[in-house]
Amino acid sequence: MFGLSKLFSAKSVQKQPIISALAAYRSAAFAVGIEQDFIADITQNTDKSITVKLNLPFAAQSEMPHVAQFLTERLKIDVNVTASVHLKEAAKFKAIKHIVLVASGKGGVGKSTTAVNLAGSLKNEGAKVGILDADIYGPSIPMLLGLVGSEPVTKDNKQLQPFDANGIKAQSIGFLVPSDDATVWRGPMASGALSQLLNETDWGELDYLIVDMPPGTGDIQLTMSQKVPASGTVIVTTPQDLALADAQKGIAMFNKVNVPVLGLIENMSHYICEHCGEANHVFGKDGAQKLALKHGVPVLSHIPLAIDIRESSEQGKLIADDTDAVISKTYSAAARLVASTLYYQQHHNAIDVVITED
Ligand SMILES: Nc1ncnc2c1ncn2[C@@H]1O[C@H](COP(=O)(O)OP(=O)(O)OP(=O)(O)O)[C@@H](O)[C@H]1O
Repeated sequence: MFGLSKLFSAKSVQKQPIISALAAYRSAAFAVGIEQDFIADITQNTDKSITVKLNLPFAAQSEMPHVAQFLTERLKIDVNVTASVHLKEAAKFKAIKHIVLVASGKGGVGKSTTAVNLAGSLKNEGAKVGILDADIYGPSIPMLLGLVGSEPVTKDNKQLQPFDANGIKAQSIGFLVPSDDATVWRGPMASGALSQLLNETDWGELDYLIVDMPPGTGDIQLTMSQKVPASGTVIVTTPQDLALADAQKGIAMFNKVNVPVLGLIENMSHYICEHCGEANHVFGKDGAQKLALKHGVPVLSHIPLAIDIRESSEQGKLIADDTDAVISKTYSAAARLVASTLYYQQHHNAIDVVITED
């Protein structure tokens, strides 16, 4: 075997140690390492440092500085890692590769806030992203993305143009139907409106389309879930008993319609004290974890109760876009995990989602 210094002083870089080191890298999103398939190029620079170019099959660009640090420490040579995102799978609906439903068993748990920040984070992780607001009871995506007052535009009187909200393609059921009418809606009407919106919007090519579902587990949510060719669902809950009981109903509902539950997001999980930095579990502790264990699904993220989140929402800005905010890193980690779960679900069966009936 060559010594490392010899390897990297050679004219053509020896790739095997780098391939092996990438395979040994571990994180929540890269649970089985970085596969050789993901490597686009390895080059040696004139200063002897190495540049690794990756072609990621799921959105996880922001993790590359960690990968670079890992390689640098392991190989004892400066390594720089760049990545672009190219999902391998064929589009499942029009030119959309994955449709992900964001649901909650009950209202007010922060489902829309989570949905929109997940969309923003997936975009920041290098993916082409859209969001469809299907919450007929209280369509809040226009407000959260600063689109209130915008009028939908059609192309050739046929296709609705999605709005561009800072790089996210957005459409809302709220632009089409007054929410007051929703109280008298039934499942088929609501799912018909959702299908129409999905079909008649000119989404173009998307890696991920996030659908903000109406809260609850009734007839409307059930028929809507059946109508959408979703790759999976993320269930948002709070640590409270009542919200968890409702989240459980959500898991059972998606089980019934064969939509894989990618995981739970525990929102308003804890509050970080501004003075001492301690985490206070205002609504209880470990609730989502227990529910997740019972149903064999992962907890994708614990999102704190944070004033910044509410304030950004009210201003129609995404906290996920504020890369200096600590909370934006939490949303990013959740987004990478959603993206990698979708990938491994299809390509490795590494993540087994087991859903029980109760
Ligand atoms: N982690 C959080 N920290 C602080 N405030 C939050 C957090 N998540 C959501 N909120 C706030 O809670 C309120 C409800 O959030 P949101 O509208 O996202 O809930 P929802 O579950 O979608 O509600 P609905 O059931 O009405 O659709 C909003 O004012 C939002 O800014």
